[in-house]
Amino acid sequence: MLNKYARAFFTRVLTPFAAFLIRRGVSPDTVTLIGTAGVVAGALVFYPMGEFFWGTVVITLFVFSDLVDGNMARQLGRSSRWGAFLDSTLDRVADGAIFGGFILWYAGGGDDLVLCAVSIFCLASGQVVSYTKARGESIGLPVAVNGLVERAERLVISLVAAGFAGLHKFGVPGIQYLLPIALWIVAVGSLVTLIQRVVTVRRESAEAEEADGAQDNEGKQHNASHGSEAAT
Ligand SMILES: CCCCCCCC/C=C\CCCCCCCC(=O)OC[C@H](COP(=O)(O)O[C@@H]1[C@H](O)[C@H](OP(=O)(O)O)[C@@H](O)[C@H](O)[C@H]1O)OC(=O)CCCCCCC/C=C\CCCCCCCC
Ligand SMILES: Nc1ccn([C@@H]2O[C@H](COP(=O)(O)O)[C@@H](O)[C@H]2O)c(=O)n1
Ligand SMILES: [Mg+2]
Ligand SMILES: [Mg+2]
Repeated sequence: MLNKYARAFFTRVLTPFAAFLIRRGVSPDTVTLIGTAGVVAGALVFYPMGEFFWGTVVITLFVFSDLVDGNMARQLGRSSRWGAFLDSTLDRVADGAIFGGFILWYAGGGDDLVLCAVSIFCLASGQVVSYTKARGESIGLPVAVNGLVERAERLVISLVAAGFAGLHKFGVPGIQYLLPIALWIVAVGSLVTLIQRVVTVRRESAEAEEADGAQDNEGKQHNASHGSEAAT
């Protein structure tokens, strides 16, 4: 949903910055790499210490690079297969670090086995949700569904909640419960999304097999009729 509705807005807002980086001779790949490094550092340095506010501030500074790199590639007319591969692969690394940061916190100082397990589920299910699309497309299916909770939703829900939950350390009472609530929402939403995508791939692959079968039959009939013409 966010990918559909918010992307156009962010493209407009970030285009001047992307153009500025291009003028400074920065490449889209550099932005992809530095952005990912920033997200990973923010998540793995601050979250395991329970510093959710500062971790989210650092991550937010870098996470928008994922929208800037593609914007730069398009402005340069240099959108490439390599760029698409690098972008998607490093998205998985960034997501791994964010949810890995929550896991480390709940396994350590946060001391909550249930939330640790929920965070592990968020990490694994998010990666599998993305994989369903990549694998479905690699076997020639359209995978014409995005689902309830895509990557943008996973990030926005988790990061907004973590940022606000971090204000507990500044004395705001009760606000720390936002993060557990968000993690449960992301976990359930990812499960629903996974089911939506698997059902779609199942239907699309059945339709594709049926179309292949019909084509084979047509080919056999064509060969048979040409064969009988040749025999007469
Ligand atoms: C006092 C309070 C303290 C608060 C501290 C600060 C809080 C700041 C909070 C949040 C900021 C969150 C920002 C999150 C921005 C996410 C941007 C982003 O990277 O989106 C990526 C997404 C997908 O990009 P790709 O096409 O490159 O990725 C594809 C995707 O990963 C596919 O995965 P799948 O979906 O299938 O699981 C892969 O299949 C594919 O391989 C891969 O290529 O980009 C978008 O979707 C574009 C839309 C972005 C929309 C961002 C909306 C941000 C909205 C609000 C943030 C601000 C809220 C601030 C509130 C704070 C209040 C004080
Ligand atoms: N280093 C890069 C990064 C991205 N691309 C291209 O942009 C597409 C992704 O766009 P986003 O707005 O989601 O970043 C990607 O599929 C590539 O075509 C690139 O070429 N080089
Ligand atoms: Mg990108
Ligand atoms: Mg990306």
